[in-house]
Amino acid sequence: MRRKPHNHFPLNECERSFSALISSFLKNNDVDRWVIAHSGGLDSQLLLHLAAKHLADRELLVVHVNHQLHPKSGAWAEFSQREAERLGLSHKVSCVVPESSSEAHARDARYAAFTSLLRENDCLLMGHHADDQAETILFRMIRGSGIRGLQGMPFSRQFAQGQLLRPLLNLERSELEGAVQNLGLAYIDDPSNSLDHYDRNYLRHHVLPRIKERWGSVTQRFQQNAQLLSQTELLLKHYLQADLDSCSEGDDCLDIRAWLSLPDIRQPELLRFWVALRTGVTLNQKQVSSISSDLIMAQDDATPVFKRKGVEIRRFQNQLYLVPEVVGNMSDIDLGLSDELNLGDGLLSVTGKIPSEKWVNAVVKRRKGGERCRPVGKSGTVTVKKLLQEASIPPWQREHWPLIFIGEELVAVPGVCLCQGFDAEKSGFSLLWRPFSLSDNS
Ligand SMILES: Nc1ncnc2c1ncn2[C@@H]1O[C@H](COP(=O)(O)OP(=O)(O)OP(=O)(O)O)[C@@H](O)[C@H]1O
Repeated sequence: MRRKPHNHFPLNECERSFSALISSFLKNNDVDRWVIAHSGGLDSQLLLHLAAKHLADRELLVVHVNHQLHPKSGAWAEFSQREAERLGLSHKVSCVVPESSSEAHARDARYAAFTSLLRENDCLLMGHHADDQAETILFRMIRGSGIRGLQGMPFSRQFAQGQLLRPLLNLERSELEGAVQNLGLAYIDDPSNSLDHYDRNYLRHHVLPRIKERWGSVTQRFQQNAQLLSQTELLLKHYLQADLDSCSEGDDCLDIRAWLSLPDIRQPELLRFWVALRTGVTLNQKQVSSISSDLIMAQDDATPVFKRKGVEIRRFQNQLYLVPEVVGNMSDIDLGLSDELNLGDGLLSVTGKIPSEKWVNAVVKRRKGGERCRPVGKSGTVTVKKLLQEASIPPWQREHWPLIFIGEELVAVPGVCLCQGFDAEKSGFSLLWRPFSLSDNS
């Protein structure tokens, strides 16, 4: 831990910038509780002290994530706790061990900890500053990022149930250092920050200082670039939305013929835009071309699927569908007397009175294949497969379609038909099955 001597006075500038960002954020957002992400390092120490001063009349919670990766992890958590106590603030330590010691896994673990903690109308404050932003942008350039990635981190965004705000993002690391000196604050110096095999550290120690030597205002230039790119992105979204309107059949369905009639250059962007808009999942170029070749160009009778992060993209009758991955209750359950049964992958709803005593023992089973029945209004028996095909049910829904049995007899295919011999047609009785869509998840 280091303690820096007092010298000049950049604290005022930090305070001004911090309060300006907080005030502008509060113009459009209601915040009940501010959650301060406190590692105990230089940036989050300043963040904590500015928040304690400028948000003194608000509910504040200080959170430290202990990754338990370093022999001093426990001491860092205690330091964070002492700092919060010194300022009279509530404190919480979240212990989460990342999958590995890589920067990316530690960050994922940290964000998962914040996600589980955040409530509606909470705002998570993080101490990222302008040099972090420059490193992020440089790193993304090196990895090959697009228009979104090159804008860097946003000042604020929705996060988990609440919001995330970075009130130090306009300030350079040197200004933060000066302010911390002015306050005479101790802070934790994580030794992993000096390990050059971490890409971010390499950029921080060897690349950014050289760029700054020649172009001192590089962080502001990056901020300008971000603004320009953000305007370009808005414009692009405007046109993509118009393309989507001309190709979409409902929110989760894209017409393949209409999509193919667009100029080549607009097709992949539209796919990316549609999937991101509906699911928040960002597709890379490789994924977009695999959707094009495997799904869009597939034979008519093929049933290809693309899966990512709980979302499936399917193809059926010249349409692309976005659907949630099926995780339903596939075991048998009693139909019972309720109006609605949530089976995990959809809702089974019952209208009208139970037709007769026999129905008290009705059971919901999932389709396995080979089932036959005698639908009301038809002569002879017919396979469930044929009934579902005739009803234009997409193939992936057919697989687990719920069926109603009394004993060994199939008595109804919900949403499709009731069967003869079980009094169902007499009482205005009906059964409907609505598989969940992405909107049910949101
Ligand atoms: N262990 C931690 N506990 C609580 N908050 C933390 C912790 N580590 C980092 N933070 C928060 O994240 C901010 C940025 O820190 P750092 O740049 O190390 O994190 P990062 O999430 O890896 O960011 P980046 O996206 O720049 O890699 C800190 O100012 C602090 O607000």
